[in-house]
Amino acid sequence: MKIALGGDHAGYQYKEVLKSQLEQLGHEINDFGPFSETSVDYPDFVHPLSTAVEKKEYDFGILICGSGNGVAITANKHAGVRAALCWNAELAGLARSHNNANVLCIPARFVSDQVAQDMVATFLTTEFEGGRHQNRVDKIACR
Ligand SMILES: O=C(CO)[C@H](O)[C@H](O)[C@H](O)COP(=O)(O)O
Repeated sequence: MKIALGGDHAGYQYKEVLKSQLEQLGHEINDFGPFSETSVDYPDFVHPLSTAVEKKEYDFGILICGSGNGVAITANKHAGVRAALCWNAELAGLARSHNNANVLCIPARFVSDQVAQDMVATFLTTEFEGGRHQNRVDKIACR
């Protein structure tokens, strides 16, 4: 799969862990940054990634910041993005199966790096169920 990674300084270390995990699994990764733990503004990284996901240049996006809220709020400003803030693997799976989420948002300061890896693995291997859920997802679009 083609996966876009990004976030802010608070998610930098987890982003690096996840990048290694995903590359070892054979996924094609584009890291939108940041590339150090120097304090940055997450919108500067989330908007370009979200635009690329919205254009379907990537199968999924993964965003990591301290709480996950900043990146989720920013990513969901993009009509073609369904960004889900998750803190365990079950929620990551439901974000895919029920909400057809295309961006996973991870709260680096509130989960272990192992939980983050488990969430990513579940998110990338869970199919959208469609059916009744498709009717709901279709209604998400801004009126
Ligand atoms: O948007 C956020 C808070 O909901 C993100 O978690 C940021 O990573 C966080 O605000 C960064 O905080 P910092 O004190 O500037 O490191």
